[in-house]
Amino acid sequence: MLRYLTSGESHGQSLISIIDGLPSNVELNFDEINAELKKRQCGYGRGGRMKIESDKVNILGGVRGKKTLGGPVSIEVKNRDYQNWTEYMAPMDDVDFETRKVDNVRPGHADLVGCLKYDFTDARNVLERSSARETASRVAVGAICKQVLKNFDIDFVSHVIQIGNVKDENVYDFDYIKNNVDSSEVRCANKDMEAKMISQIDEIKNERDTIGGVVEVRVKNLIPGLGSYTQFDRKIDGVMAMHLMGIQAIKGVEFGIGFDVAKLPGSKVMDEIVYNQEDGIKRVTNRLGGIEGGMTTGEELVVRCAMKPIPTLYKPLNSINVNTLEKYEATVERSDTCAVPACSVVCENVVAFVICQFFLDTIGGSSLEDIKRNYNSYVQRLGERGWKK
Ligand SMILES: Cc1cc2nc3c(=O)[nH]c(=O)nc-3n(C[C@H](O)[C@H](O)[C@H](O)COP(=O)(O)O)c2cc1C
Ligand SMILES: C=C(O[C@@H]1CC(C(=O)O)=C[C@@H](OP(=O)(O)O)[C@H]1O)C(=O)O
Repeated sequence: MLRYLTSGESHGQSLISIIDGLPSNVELNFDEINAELKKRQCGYGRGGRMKIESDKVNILGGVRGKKTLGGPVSIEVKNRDYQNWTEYMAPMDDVDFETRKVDNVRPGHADLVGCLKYDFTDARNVLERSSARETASRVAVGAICKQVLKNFDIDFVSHVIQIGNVKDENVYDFDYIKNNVDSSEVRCANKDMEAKMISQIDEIKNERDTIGGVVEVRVKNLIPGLGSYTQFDRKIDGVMAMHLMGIQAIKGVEFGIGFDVAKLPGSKVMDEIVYNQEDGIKRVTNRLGGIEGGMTTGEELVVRCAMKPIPTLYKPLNSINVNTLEKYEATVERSDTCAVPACSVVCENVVAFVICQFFLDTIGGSSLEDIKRNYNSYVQRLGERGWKK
């Protein structure tokens, strides 16, 4: 089964990920992978750190001549900021633990509970790993998965549909989002809404506060049957929600019309099924977001994630010093005001990993050629049952 782990601290030397279970002979386009990393770094509302970093992958193992070898692929993304932190972060030398010690713990971040759980007096030991810097690794992993899936025309897009109270209610088709989102500073497909979202971020920044939002990820050219109804942990929506909820600051995940299913009658929730010879089996609507019974239906997969506001506020909230327990008003070195646009790129690539995991599991094969053969035979069999690609 395709799996990965990440390692590394926000201000350490590098972020490392190991992805295991990729097929052999997949040609990797590193420009495309690095372009994903760059997208994650952009977006209106980001803080000073992104001016320092220029994320790129450095492959340490599992690839030869740009092609995967079928073994674990190890990926490094360097932290440029490490050079400013060597005396505090060096793993194999003495470090200065006392200066720049963090004991003013921020509400909403992992600082306080991390210190209690791991018995630290310095919340830096917590925040270095809890930081969303780690999402660069997850984007690198997802971008490699996309390279596998593009051999089967499976394509991904993400966009921001809400910042605070500013909500983009327009309905777009996949290609429209794809053509417009990358030129938007907030990764919103609509220019009027983009302007409103930017004003919302400016307003909140002036108030020294932070803001969250909602992102949507769409996947097209899927086949029916990724995931399974046969066991709870084989349901693709369940597994995907787990991976998405594992992204820093994600507090909600919904598929299709999401929580609205609770207030509508069944006739306005289920997607009616039709068949004609030209298009094969189709759904009239896609309210359930392309998933039934824990399996992809073959329609577009639609998943949305709610991101909470950034916990580090320039207008600090009441908190305590974790060591003296005295009241403390947290000070801020630097932080993002809004990272929802960046988060849309993270969610998109996390979704790509999960789709790739289920795709490889369903189709099977160790080399790309074998997988292509198995894929064609699966699609042919579905064709005999009335489903058309
Ligand atoms: C792309 C991205 C950037 C983030 N930037 C910051 C930041 O600059 N400052 C901050 O305090 N939290 C930031 N966060 C959120 C925290 O990492 C997150 O709230 C924290 O790890 C606690 O986890 P939880 O919110 O899931 O409970 C960011 C999250 C993401 C996804
Ligand atoms: C470094 C990234 O995001 C960081 C996520 C983050 C946090 O607490 O989650 C805090 C900030 O880090 P720093 O304290 O170094 O400014 C963000 O910049 C990144 O996205 O690459």
